[in-house]
Amino acid sequence: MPMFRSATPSQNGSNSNIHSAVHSAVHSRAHSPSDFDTSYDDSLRAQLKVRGLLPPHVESFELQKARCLEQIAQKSNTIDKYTYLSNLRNTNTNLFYRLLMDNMKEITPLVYTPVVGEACLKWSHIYTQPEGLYLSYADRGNLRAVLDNWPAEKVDITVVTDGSRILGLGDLGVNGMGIPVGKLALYTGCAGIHPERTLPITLDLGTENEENLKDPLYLGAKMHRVTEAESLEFLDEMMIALNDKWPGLVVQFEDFKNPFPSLERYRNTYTCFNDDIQGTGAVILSGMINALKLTGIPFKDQRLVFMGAGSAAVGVAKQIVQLFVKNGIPEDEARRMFWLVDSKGMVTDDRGDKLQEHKVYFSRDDNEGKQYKTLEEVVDLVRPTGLMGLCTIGGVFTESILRKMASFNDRPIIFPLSNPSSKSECTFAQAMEFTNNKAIFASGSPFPEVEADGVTYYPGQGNNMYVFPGIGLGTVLCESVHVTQEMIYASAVGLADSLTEEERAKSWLYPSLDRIRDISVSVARHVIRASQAENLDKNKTLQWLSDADLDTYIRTKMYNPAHEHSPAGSPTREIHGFDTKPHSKF
Ligand SMILES: NC(=O)C1=CN([C@@H]2O[C@H](COP(=O)(O)OP(=O)(O)OC[C@H]3O[C@@H](n4cnc5c(N)ncnc54)[C@H](OP(=O)(O)O)[C@@H]3O)[C@@H](O)[C@H]2O)C=CC1
Ligand SMILES: CC(=O)C(=O)O
Ligand SMILES: [Mg+2]
Repeated sequence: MPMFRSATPSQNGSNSNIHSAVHSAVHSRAHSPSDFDTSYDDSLRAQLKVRGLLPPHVESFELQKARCLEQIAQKSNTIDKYTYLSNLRNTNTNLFYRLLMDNMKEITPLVYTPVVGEACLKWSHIYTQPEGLYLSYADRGNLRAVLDNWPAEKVDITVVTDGSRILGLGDLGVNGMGIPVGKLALYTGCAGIHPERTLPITLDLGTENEENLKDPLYLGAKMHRVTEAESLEFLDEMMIALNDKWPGLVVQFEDFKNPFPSLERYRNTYTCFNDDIQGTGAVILSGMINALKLTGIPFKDQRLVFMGAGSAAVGVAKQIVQLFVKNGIPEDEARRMFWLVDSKGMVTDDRGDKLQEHKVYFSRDDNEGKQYKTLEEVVDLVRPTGLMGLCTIGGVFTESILRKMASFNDRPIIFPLSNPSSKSECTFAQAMEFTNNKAIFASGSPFPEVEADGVTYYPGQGNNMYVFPGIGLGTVLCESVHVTQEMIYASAVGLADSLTEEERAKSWLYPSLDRIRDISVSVARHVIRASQAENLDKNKTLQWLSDADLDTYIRTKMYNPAHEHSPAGSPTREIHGFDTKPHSKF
């Protein structure tokens, strides 16, 4: 994200006059925090007038990263690690991304799930500096002017939340800002969207979280949520304002309690998608393509039980229906291979409540008047081949249920996908222990490997972070007018295609996170091709490139902090092929 000049705290915490004089000189109008990178060579230091302000040793990237890793290791709790990394991102953006990209497995859990969940819970208490844009209900009618306060001139992608369903943690109001910030850090780290071209947005439309409402430090408006109609009216204004200021930018909707209305309203008008419905659908579809093969059971004989029938569950189930249909199963048959369970039990036509619209498609009519209240009852009834958890109830895949899954199947599919880790329906260790290590497993948040009988088992991470960065990158590069269902489906194929032979031989469902930049190239290429097939791409030049050349093109457009030897705002920098001017407002 762009840097706000005055926001950098003193590194040593000293209040003495001399130190604050130096601090103000360092952070005066003449410098931006990103000028102070110990890897800058003598000539750059001279050019930036930072000789003497930086310690003398010109460091390699390796040494810089080693220091960061040492400092992170010394911090005893995860929130301190999170705060350290936030400060690093805001003060030395290039170094932060070098660290993230070279240590994906270690750093991602600290800036994304699970630690971002803890950070959101504490957001108003750990807050030190602006990291995104807060659009308040009080500013309705004036949102376009508020956007002008954002210091970057060009934005390619924004992630927007209203904080109403942050991971599985419920309504956190503006404390949800950690999510857009974390998702966009992954856009940069995983897909090379330039950090200055990303915009985290949190809407303050009130909150139903009583703890927040009572907390004097809570940073949002102390009011209950506005109505659904008022919220949509606000979103209408936001979409117009965003597209007026940055025409055609990609809008990713994230962690809305009820995301279906906005998706339906905007998907054919703007360039946007909903990550929880569509991104999750794509990433789990991709893992399922690989998992279903491992079961050895034909598609038509699969029986999938979902614990949870919300946006993510329905998004995932619908994507898998699309897979079955593409493989010759009639849609009506495919839909009936799913059993959804929500807080009231198995979703059926005759349950007695008015089903929310998104559940109707999967509602069962073959329950012969009997209602099944618990997951275990549904598991007994269905004898599923796969169990998916998207219900935010930690531990709901009990020992008994997991043992039953192992008794029904040689290789049961067990996907506890709720985030963060505390909400995961089971752990990897539990899934392996109670299925005699037979589970085909993926979880939303990362779990450690399991050692059993001299064998090391690796968990898959079924998290939309594998696809949304590539979806956004592909959409930006081909300048797609919309993000269609076919583009989302293509992203799943791009991800499934990106496993190496070695990874397949080890029965992995997802490729190694260490290769996420390559994976994002594959996802982006598939997304671009799908956009071209629907004639939605405004950048027609990419149509003439072979797949190999398109991959090369995509790579050249990705921000690579290892190649950035100039500070943010340098007039010589080129971002995604457009010349950028220095950012005078920073
Ligand atoms: N791995 C990944 O990449 C992703 C994971 N997720 C995770 O999925 C979870 C759900 O997200 P989302 O679908 O958007 O949230 P929603 O609020 O839309 O859905 C939650 C669902 O869980 C059900 N539920 C809640 N409590 C219970 C209960 N006690 N018993 C049975 N069902 C229950 C709800 O039932 P009811 O409908 O009756 O209220 C609802 O259907 C979150 O933890 C989120 O972090 C989300 C997106 C991506
Ligand atoms: C991963 C994600 O988007 C979620 O848990 O909501
Ligand atoms: Mg989400």
